[in-house]
Amino acid sequence: MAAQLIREWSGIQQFPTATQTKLLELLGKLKEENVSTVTILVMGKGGVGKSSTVNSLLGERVAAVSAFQSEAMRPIICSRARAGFTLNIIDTPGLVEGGFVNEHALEIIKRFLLNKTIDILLYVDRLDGYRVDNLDRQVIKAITDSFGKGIWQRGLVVLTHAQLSPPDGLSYDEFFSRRSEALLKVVRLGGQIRRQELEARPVPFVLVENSGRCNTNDIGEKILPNGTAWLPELVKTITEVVLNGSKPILVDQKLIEGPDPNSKGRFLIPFILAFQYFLVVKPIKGAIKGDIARESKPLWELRDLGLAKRQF
Ligand SMILES: Nc1nc2c(ncn2[C@@H]2O[C@H](COP(=O)(O)OP(=O)(O)OP(=O)(O)O)[C@@H](O)[C@H]2O)c(=O)[nH]1
Repeated sequence: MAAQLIREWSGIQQFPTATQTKLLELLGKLKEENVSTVTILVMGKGGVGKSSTVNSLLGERVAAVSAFQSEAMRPIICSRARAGFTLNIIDTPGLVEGGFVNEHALEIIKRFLLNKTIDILLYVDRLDGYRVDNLDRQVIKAITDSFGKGIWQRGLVVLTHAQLSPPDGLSYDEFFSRRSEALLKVVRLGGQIRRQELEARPVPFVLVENSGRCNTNDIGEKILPNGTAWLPELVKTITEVVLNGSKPILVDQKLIEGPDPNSKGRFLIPFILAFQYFLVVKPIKGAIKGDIARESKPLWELRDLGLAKRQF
């Protein structure tokens, strides 16, 4: 694998001082826990704001953003270092093509990730989506099938376009709550996660507004309609997921190739053979022996043996 070019994270200086201070505090917290590298995988359907979120997080334009369907099929990795800490972000192509999960794109992503360790999955969607459907579930299932359901213990859902004005007189918080509930249900079903598992370790949701027209507070931080400065909130949630005690996902050859169908159930073979011998072969052998013992010999055989003289 080619050596990864790691540049100084200078984009952080674009953020207001208050945001920089909070981010550096969070990175310090990770270092205290002996975490000096975090690798974030960004996935989702096309056009939901994946690349924009990567750029917002890094404070520089590293991924191409387009209002129209992106032609790029390859993932990109961007690495930045700051105060002894390295942040790797992997932006990926949209996972839906022509109304179906794009298996080809998924294959390319998996091969790109070979031998990399995923600390965080950012599953990106839009806050201003009004419905979730089977396609959402298929996308979540495809991610789960590729990386195992453990990926959701390392997952967080990012909802872009968060500066929305909710329709139908709903409050902002009510709208967010309904949208996140609907998406969480899809994550549970598509990720084959049991309700109790999800309760024990919930998949967090974070709201993001990537637009240059995002409102700011008095100290220049970009804020949501509910007043939250979303960038420190996003990094704080990432930190919490990294430290939640679950295992990061190592993408190795075995994970990429999936389970070998020939080795499925191989450990059962000795048991099946023993079962066949004791419950089928042995009883049949015994029955045959018994039959032979009980069988009366034909006269010609007795005569040949000299035992049948008297009978003739
Ligand atoms: N208003 C607003 N627009 C956004 C936001 N995030 C992304 N966009 C816009 O949505 C469009 C798609 O954004 P991208 O970041 O290219 O989306 P993507 O998911 O990377 O798209 P693909 O690479 O095609 O999969 C662009 O026009 C962005 O400017 C957001 O939070 N608010």
